[in-house]
Amino acid sequence: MRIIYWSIIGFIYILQVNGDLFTSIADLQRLLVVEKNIPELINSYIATENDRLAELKNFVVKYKDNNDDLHKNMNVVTNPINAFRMIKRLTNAWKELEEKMRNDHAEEFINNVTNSDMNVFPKDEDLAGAAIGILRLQDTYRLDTHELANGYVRENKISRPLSAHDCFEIGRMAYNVEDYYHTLLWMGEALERIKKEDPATAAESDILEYYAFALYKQDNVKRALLATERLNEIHPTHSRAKGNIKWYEDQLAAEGVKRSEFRKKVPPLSNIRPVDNFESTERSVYEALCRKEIPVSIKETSKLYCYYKMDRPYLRYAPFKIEILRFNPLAVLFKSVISDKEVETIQSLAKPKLARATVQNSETGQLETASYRISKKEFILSAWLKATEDEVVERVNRRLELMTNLEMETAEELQIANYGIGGHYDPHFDFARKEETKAFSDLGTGNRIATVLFYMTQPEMGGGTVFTELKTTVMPSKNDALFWYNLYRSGEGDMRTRHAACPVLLGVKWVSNKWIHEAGQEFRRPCGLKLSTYERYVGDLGGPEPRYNLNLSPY
Ligand SMILES: O=C(O)CCC(=O)C(=O)O
Ligand SMILES: [Fe+2]
Repeated sequence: MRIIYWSIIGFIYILQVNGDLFTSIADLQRLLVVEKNIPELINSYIATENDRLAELKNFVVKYKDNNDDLHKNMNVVTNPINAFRMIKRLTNAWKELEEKMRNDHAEEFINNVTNSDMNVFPKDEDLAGAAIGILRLQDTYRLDTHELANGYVRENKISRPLSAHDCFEIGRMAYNVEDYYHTLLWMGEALERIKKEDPATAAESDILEYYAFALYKQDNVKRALLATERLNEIHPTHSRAKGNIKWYEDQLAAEGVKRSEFRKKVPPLSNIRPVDNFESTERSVYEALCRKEIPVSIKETSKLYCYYKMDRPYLRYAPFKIEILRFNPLAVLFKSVISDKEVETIQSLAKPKLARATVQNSETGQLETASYRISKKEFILSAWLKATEDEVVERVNRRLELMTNLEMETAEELQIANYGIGGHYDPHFDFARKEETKAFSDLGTGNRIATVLFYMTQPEMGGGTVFTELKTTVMPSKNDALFWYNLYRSGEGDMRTRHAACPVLLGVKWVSNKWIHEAGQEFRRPCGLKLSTYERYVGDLGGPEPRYNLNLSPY
């Protein structure tokens, strides 16, 4: 049963090579329904096949009965009637048989499964993507391989334990992108797991081959030698084991190790994550912020406060609730600014348009080797929504004007993003730097003066928005929107706004972005020549701070 199941899935993968890659949780949820029906479909396939085989059996019995007399001696075919009977049998009857044998129902059955939801079936690249997503989560959130393989994420049981074969597959995906650090972790785990499995889900020799090479690549030559010897022991005819043993011995000899010590004084396992100068890099700050490990200054946070934004006539009746998250540069959270119903509408408008933001090479369509270590933005699907598409989009745009006091005429359309397994966006600026002269030239509306980021869901774990220079972490909270200015009053890009989206660890992350441009803001956010001019609150034009005064008028 299991073999049929997997071979069918394998078959389906082959049929789907030209489809678009997917990472969306929505697709996975739809796929769950398809997968649930697979056992039933296989059963009905088996029943039809059983009928066909029973017919074949019948055919054999009849065939034998009819022709028994012909097989008694060799001379029967000298008789013209018998010669005719035999020739007839080998033409007509054989044809019938051939047809019955060929007419299996596999094709029909497979079409039944795949056509039910053709474009959402995962492919090999998706499996690679899911495995690589796990590796990223593991790095960012410092998850222990063994705990993860047992189905635990930080004391929460999130799934059944993985099999040795599951671990082997994750290790193999790491190996394929030359990531020997993770290969070693996951192949090591696979080796541990087969000891406890009966029957084992993966062959020790298969695991050892990858394990030994990763050991070598991570500077554990003696261990690589021992692992390969173990491989040779359980698989004496292995085509590469003997050659590799010699090769590792030569390596050790070249390092000046005495032959008598090749297998002795084995140093502890070394497995260092290969990120150049990790501690001094932005990546280490990014990851620490994602883990919320960077302490916040109480002195600074004690100055923060919440207020009602009421500086427009309409807002006297329905003020916005604002939480100031940071001063200079200002960052605020608009609380409960988008309703569940609006979120639902926006999601359903975006779903059919969601396309992968990156990952796929636009020329080859292939998943790029090692892309997860070099790509900035991954496992994110995004779509743009025009105001004319739905009343809700139009309404949100109008609300944005009241929220920010900025001109929306020159803003970009609403961008919707859905983060898949391990979905993240590395540190970046939303505005175009001086050297990126062409970035928004088509729009003709200047640079991105400000960003509004609506949180449409609240992931259970991970998925924060982090500012790597300012060291602020904002955890997505459903129905709220984060707002900040990207440019100084002078129009100069504010490098302090560098930010990133942390990988989603558990749950679903949907956001909407609104990028507001410079054109049309001349009176709404007038120029200031000094870098020291900064907003104390949203739409600050010099009026009293809403900490002690009602935020009634901009003047
Ligand atoms: O999703 C987030 O938290 C941030 C997204 C972001 O920075 C962007 O899309 O430019
Ligand atoms: Fe951004």
